[in-house]
Amino acid sequence: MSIDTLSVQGVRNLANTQLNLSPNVNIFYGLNGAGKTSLLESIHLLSMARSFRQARTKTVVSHELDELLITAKDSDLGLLAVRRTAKGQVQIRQNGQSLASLAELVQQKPLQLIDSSSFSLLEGSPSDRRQFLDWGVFHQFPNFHSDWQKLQKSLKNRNSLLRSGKLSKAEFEVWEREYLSCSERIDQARKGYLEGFVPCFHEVLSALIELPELRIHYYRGWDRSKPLNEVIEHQRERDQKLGYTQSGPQRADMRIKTGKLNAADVLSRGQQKLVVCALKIAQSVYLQSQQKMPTTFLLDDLPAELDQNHIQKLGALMERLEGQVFMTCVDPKPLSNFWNKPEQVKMFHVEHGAVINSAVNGEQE
Ligand SMILES: Nc1ncnc2c1ncn2[C@@H]1O[C@H](COP(=O)(O)OP(=O)(O)OP(=O)(O)O)[C@@H](O)[C@H]1O
Repeated sequence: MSIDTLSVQGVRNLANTQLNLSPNVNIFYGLNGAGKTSLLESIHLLSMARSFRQARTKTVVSHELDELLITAKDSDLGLLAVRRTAKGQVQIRQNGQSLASLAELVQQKPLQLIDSSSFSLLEGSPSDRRQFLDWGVFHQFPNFHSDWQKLQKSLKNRNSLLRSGKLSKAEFEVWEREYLSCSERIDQARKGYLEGFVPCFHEVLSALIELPELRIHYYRGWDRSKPLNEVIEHQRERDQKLGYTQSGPQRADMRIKTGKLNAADVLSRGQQKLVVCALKIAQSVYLQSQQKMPTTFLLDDLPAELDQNHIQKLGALMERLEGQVFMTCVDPKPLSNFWNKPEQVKMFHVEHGAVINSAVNGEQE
């Protein structure tokens, strides 16, 4: 599954652009502000119908236009199109048909992004790590998405009944029962996923860097030794005072530690980047092994914070991935010479919002 051709209109500073892509590795290089990240953003929009620069999603549409349109020919999925107006309306089409939900699109086209915000996997809040974990669980277990939606609904209702102070016992019990059964299923799915994922992660990590003490610890969101019904029963009075449910899968975490310390507190910036890359690559390798589903990879400014040796190791892993890879860099030299199959690597020179040159294996097209 790969994007053969990509057409971008109305995205930030990019001129109307049409690209013939490599099914393997694609590199966008050029000076700061040239439009490289905007190309990654376009591919992200195509797969997720939203930008990864979330705070600025509304500003993706070019200042001079009212809407953007990204279309692509995908080797498996056919013609994909995402239209987004400056006011935020989104239309997603596959082979001319509107898609019913975003989950449908995301399910078909798994995507991983590595950019400067990905460090939040190590140093950010548990919700960043839950989001990462649930990416894998979502793709592996078909019922996970609906369980997650049911959990959100039952939790919202439980919390609002707690806050209202007028607890109708019967109503409260209905939502609490639903909350408990969804929680159990979500925890089981996450545990099941991690059992397969963690060994895969250690394998990928060791291909990148030696960090023998690094471990992933799963916290399910409540006391490991007690069932959730006992825990929330015990906490009900305090939940009522606080107005929300203190324990459950919405509080889960996937802590990443070196010995007893948080990895973010001891590892260098470059080491952290390698751990983040290993986590994301391992998710794709694992998904490929379980579901035979390749992942599209977006890497913004790959060489930043890495030495040449580690850039090469990372490049070698990227090259072996089944999915299509898109990366950006300012200087293409560190990414020029080490590929095992250079004919599968395509370089695009971006300047002032336009791709001015593209080349395969050093030869101009
Ligand atoms: N809505 C918009 N309309 C027009 N231009 C925009 C819009 N939003 C941002 N820009 C401009 O688009 C340019 C492209 O930015 P982009 O982040 O893609 O660059 P980049 O090549 O990735 O740079 P860097 O190497 O600094 O990360 C910037 O100069 C920015 O000012």
